[in-house]
Amino acid sequence: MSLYAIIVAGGTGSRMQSEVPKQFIPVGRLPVLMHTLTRFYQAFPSIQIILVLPEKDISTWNTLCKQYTFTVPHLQVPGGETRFHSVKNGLQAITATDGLVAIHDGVRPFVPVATIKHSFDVAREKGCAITVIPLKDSIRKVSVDGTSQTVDRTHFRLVQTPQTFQLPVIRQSFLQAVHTHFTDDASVAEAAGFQLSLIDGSYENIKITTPEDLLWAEAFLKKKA
Ligand SMILES: Nc1ccn([C@@H]2O[C@H](COP(=O)(O)OP(=O)(O)OP(=O)(O)O)[C@@H](O)[C@H]2O)c(=O)n1
Ligand SMILES: C[C@](O)(CO)[C@H](O)COP(=O)(O)O
Repeated sequence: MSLYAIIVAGGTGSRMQSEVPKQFIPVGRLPVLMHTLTRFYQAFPSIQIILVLPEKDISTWNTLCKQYTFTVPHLQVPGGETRFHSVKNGLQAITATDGLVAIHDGVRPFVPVATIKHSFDVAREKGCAITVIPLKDSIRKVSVDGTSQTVDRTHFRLVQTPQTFQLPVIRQSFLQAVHTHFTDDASVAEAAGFQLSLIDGSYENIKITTPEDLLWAEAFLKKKA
């Protein structure tokens, strides 16, 4: 069965407030996105990687690939207005009717290789695999009137990527019109009526979102070196 990875990196990184798009910022020796693609290549050297980039940044990415002699094979696709549209563009680049596809945020560079492999195993068997982790902090539900209530955190999970699917499942899901509550691919598949299966993620698999995440990323790589 063919394996695909759609790595979405088509965002603008507004919360990072950086001149350089956050997916191109170097951490350790390499730009964020090169760490991410390398993890998928390490998991499956034959995987077909589809990299979704902002159209205006494609030439910058190609320059970086030359500069860093980055040779992980991948197909480049222009991104869309929202993450949903970027994933949809990535899916349209896959012509096969069957196979498994992992959808992953380009800005989660430390996804463990074991998580990637496990997500494909579970998706092959169950239709999909959604990576989640338990909460470490307490949580409260806040109301518009300013009051709040404690909530039992054991009933909740934080959602990560990869989110891996059998191709027909995710293709059918993305036939829907976009909705504001589609913050990930699991919510799209769920709205299409598919049952979700969850797998254990990792606290290492952070999403680089705000400036302090880069400090954490540097420290993480130093510790691992
Ligand atoms: N139109 C978009 C928006 C987001 N993404 C990707 O989806 C992932 C998760 O999104 P997020 O961390 O929110 O990235 P940005 O949208 O770039 O950041 P921000 O919300 O701070 O603007 C990122 O890898 C981002 O590049 C995308 O491919 N296309
Ligand atoms: C897909 C995701 O990373 C799962 O946690 C998340 O939903 C992306 O949300 P964002 O608002 O685009 O950062």
